[in-house]
Amino acid sequence: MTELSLPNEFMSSDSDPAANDPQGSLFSLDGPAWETDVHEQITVATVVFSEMPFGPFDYSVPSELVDSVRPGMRLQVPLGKRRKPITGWCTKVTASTSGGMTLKPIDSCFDEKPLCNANLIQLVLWMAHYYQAQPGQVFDALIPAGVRMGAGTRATTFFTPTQQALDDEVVAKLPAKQQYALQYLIAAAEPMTLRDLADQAGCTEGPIRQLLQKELIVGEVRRVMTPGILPSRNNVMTDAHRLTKEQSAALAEICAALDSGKHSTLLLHGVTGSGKTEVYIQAIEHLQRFGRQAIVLVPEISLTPQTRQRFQDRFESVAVLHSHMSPVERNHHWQRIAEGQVQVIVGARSAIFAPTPHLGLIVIDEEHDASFKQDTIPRYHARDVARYRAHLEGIPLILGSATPALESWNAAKKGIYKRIPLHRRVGDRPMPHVQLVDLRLKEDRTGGSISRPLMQATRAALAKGEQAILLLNRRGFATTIQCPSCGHVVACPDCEMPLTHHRDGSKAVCHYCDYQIGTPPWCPECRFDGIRYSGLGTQKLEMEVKAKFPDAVIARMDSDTMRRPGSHERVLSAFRQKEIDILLGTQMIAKGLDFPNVTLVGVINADSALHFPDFRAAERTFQLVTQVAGRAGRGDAGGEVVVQTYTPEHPAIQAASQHDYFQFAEEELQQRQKFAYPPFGRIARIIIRGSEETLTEAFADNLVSSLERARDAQQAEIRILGPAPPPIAKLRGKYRFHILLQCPDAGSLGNVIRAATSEHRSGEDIQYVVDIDPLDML
Ligand SMILES: Nc1ncnc2c1ncn2[C@@H]1O[C@H](COP(=O)(O)OP(=O)(O)OP(=O)(O)O)[C@@H](O)[C@H]1O
Ligand SMILES: [Zn+2]
Repeated sequence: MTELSLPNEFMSSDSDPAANDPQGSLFSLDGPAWETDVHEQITVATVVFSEMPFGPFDYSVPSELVDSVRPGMRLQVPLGKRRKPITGWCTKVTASTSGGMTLKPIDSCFDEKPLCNANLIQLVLWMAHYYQAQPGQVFDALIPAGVRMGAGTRATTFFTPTQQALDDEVVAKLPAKQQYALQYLIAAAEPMTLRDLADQAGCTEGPIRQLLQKELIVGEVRRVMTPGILPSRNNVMTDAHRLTKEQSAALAEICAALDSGKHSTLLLHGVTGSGKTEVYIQAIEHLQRFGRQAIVLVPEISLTPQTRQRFQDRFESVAVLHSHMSPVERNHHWQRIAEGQVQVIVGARSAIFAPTPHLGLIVIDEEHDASFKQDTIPRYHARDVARYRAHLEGIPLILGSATPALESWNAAKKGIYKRIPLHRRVGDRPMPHVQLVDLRLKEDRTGGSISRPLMQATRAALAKGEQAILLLNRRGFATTIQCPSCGHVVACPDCEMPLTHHRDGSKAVCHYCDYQIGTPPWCPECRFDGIRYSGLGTQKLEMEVKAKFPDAVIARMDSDTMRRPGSHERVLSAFRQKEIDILLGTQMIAKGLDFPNVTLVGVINADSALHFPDFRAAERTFQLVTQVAGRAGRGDAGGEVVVQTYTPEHPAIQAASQHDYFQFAEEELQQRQKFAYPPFGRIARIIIRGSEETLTEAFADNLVSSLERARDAQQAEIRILGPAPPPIAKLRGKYRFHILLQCPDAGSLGNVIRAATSEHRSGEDIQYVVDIDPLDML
């Protein structure tokens, strides 16, 4: 990857979140400055908020709170003229001189303990800077709502003896029951609830209330967990596999990295079915001898019930974090993790923020997966966040994939990551044979979307009692203009991006640079009359498959049929039990599944992702075809893959059909270099949306002018494209425009955007968002 801007460079003065803020307005004006001693020592807490105004603002810490206020906890502070108390996150506590000004004092601590340790606070500040979000917003993303609300906890008062209670004379004068209760509490040497103290001292609550009235004891309110939701421990364990030679060598390298006590990034590049999960598991077993925890990130967890089961089968205490968890469950898991009671945390991208006290390893499985990028503020990529966290903690990060992202591949080539290969499948099983079916050839057509060769292969598999997976990758809409006769896709001469139909249907537009032509009536390549939108849905496919294979049991998996929690698990477990013959669906069936009885995989249209207006289209296609093909032949019965395509000669499809990652990566890197796309430079995208088309576009134009000014002022080497309408030009009634920025280095890109956006505010009519390292170009 082009290097992540690492620690110190982001804390330079221009970017210190605290440095350039209008602190003046925060100092209270009452109390004339000349009355305070300029050299008075005070404790200052810096606080940020998750809503406007975001801060950071400084507050003084009153002496009675000096011992309790710590960075990473929430504080109640006065804000604004009316001094309405509001809750903010404390980012640092410093000793300072008042400098003659009077800071407003904080009201109270909202939390008893910090919710973030020093490393996580540092991570928040880095994310806020790098992804151009507010630190308060990042804190809110880091600490789950269930934890912030204390979901599933109860406010309970705990009592402790006061100073007076230590005076023997006073105690001697108390009535017997009060005396006994008080002595009991002193002897207990820990705070007790009213109920517990009464029970254990064998009295009613009356005498204790008397003690409280006489100020011999004091109460303090704390939140405690309501019992009963803790998951049971796992007792049925399965044994380790005996590692293959390659797996052993990989494990040895990882263990060396773990033992080094230093940060490093390891790219575990293993073909599909090479047993990467077993390597992660044994690496974590090694780590546990030192009492440390591991975080394992997997793509959307509900899609990978198998992976999570493998961890649960091997470790006693695994926390599985997924999106269908209630706030109460989430909070319970979080608290257990924070107390160090969890060995392994398995979860989707936000699990990277798990508050492990002794983190020893981070693993990202299927590291190329796009779900690791968050598409709301803060728009972070879990891989980059993981790298920064691993760097802060001084621990290894393992990225695992059969099809690494080109960013990771390039970083390995440059020696920034250490590549560990697994060339062979477990048990020396061969990679499945891939047959390419050219959809342009008439003789293979059947009048539907399943070609003759795919039909024959499916029949043969079903006849042997084997199972099939059919992949139809289609996103929500079809806008690419493709010739059904020759497969030609109409593209932009300047960007080489496929043109897409404009919303009124008469124009074809480049969504990178706004190049426009009238929609061509015939194919510019072969003159075929009747060029059309591509488009075919999983629902339509299901009907066709049912008609062609009336005796087969068919299940469909796509975002429409998988709305309810648990639906993935149900379908996948039925598939495992062989109750389903054909599983068809979108890319969600391509991920990490391990079904030995699947001998056939069919890809209905490998081109659908290829002609997306996105420079990563070829990479996505290669990954998708390779990954779904990798589901075939994982058992002893072998495997066959049929890939239908209009462009069998395309390098991405050629390479995928030969399981040749290297060929693909090398050719694609040359393409990327030619246009300075990542990993040879950084990109950022600014999306502007508004209800008035012309006003929104004007706003976007102004933003571009500011960007150009900032670029020139900073003499940065940045290419600014747009504004242009993105493929989704209108969303929820709002018009959308986007600006793309390309730059060789992340630092100047960030600085120029920061400078330019400081001149523009999102308002009620028009909003904009900055997306650093975007994966989504829609
Ligand atoms: N050393 C081993 N001996 C026997 N079986 C093994 C061994 N290691 C792993 N396996 C089994 O091989 C299968 C494939 O492993 P796994 O799913 O981890 O592969 P993978 O590399 O993650 O593949 P993919 O990238 O396709 O998800 C699993 O069923 C696993 O239990
Ligand atoms: Zn263009």
